[in-house]
Amino acid sequence: MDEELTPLDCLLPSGKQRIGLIILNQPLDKDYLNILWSKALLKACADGAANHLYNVTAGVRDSFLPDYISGDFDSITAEVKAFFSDKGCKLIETAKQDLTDFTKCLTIMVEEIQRRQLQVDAIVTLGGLGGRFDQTMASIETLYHALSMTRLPLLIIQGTSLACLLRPQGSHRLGVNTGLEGDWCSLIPVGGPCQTITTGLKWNLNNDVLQFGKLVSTSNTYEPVGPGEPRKPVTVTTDQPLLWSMGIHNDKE
Ligand SMILES: Cc1ncc(C[n+]2csc(CCOP(=O)(O)OP(=O)(O)O)c2C)c(N)n1
Ligand SMILES: O=c1ccn([C@@H]2O[C@H](COP(=O)(O)O)[C@@H](O)[C@H]2O)c(=O)[nH]1
Repeated sequence: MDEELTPLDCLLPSGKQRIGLIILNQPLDKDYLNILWSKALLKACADGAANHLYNVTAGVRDSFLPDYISGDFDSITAEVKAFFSDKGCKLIETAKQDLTDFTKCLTIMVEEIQRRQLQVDAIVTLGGLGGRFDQTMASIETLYHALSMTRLPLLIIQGTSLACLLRPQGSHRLGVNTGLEGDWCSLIPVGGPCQTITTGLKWNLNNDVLQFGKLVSTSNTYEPVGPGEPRKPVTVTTDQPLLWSMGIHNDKE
């Protein structure tokens, strides 16, 4: 099956996507938060993410109440826990220490979307690509869990980067013409070799095998177009899950 996705539609104030929003324990960009919150049909914080949400929404906290906060609760402060609990947010303790708070939070979100039959187009995660290196790698690993949990795309956004995992079946058509795209994009075969065909990139792959230690498509960019012409979509076909990441144009960084 072919998949169509404009990854940065979710950050466009005019974008049409409806989303599930997961906030992770990383510094929160207020502009991203405002836009994503307005599009979210379901909102969640993973553990210490609630501290960031509480801090950046001082003065307007009642407009930023997540549906639930989940995790092993080793990072959320007592004050923040009490605040959100008093406001009626669900606190779901997920104590198991074999999966990250992100993966557990995602599991709950997928179940809730199904239970409430919410018409969401994607699940977007704010945070997850900065801070601790092991947590960043764990975020990428969560993308692999997501493939078997849901057909919805899972997008991870932090600062000037977005990451998502492309499924092996069919061809992906990625819209890259929102005006928010930064200069770079990449295809990284994290889980193992990926036989890949692309169009729309400056350095395309023509049934080449991407593999660590052989060829990894970092520092790629989009096929140049003439002045005033729209950028063509990027198409990707891969025989194994393949990590797509792209730059986000962000004036503040
Ligand atoms: C083989 C193996 N290595 C490591 C762990 C430890 N472990 C993996 S996920 C996890 C929970 C992490 O929770 P999270 O809140 O996401 O991260 P934290 O900030 O607590 O490090 C733990 C303790 C394990 N269970 N099994
Ligand atoms: O440096 C970091 C720390 C955490 N995360 C993500 O946030 C959740 C929740 O973190 P807690 O430390 O349990 O509050 C964690 O599962 C990671 O996904 C991160 O990305 N970078």
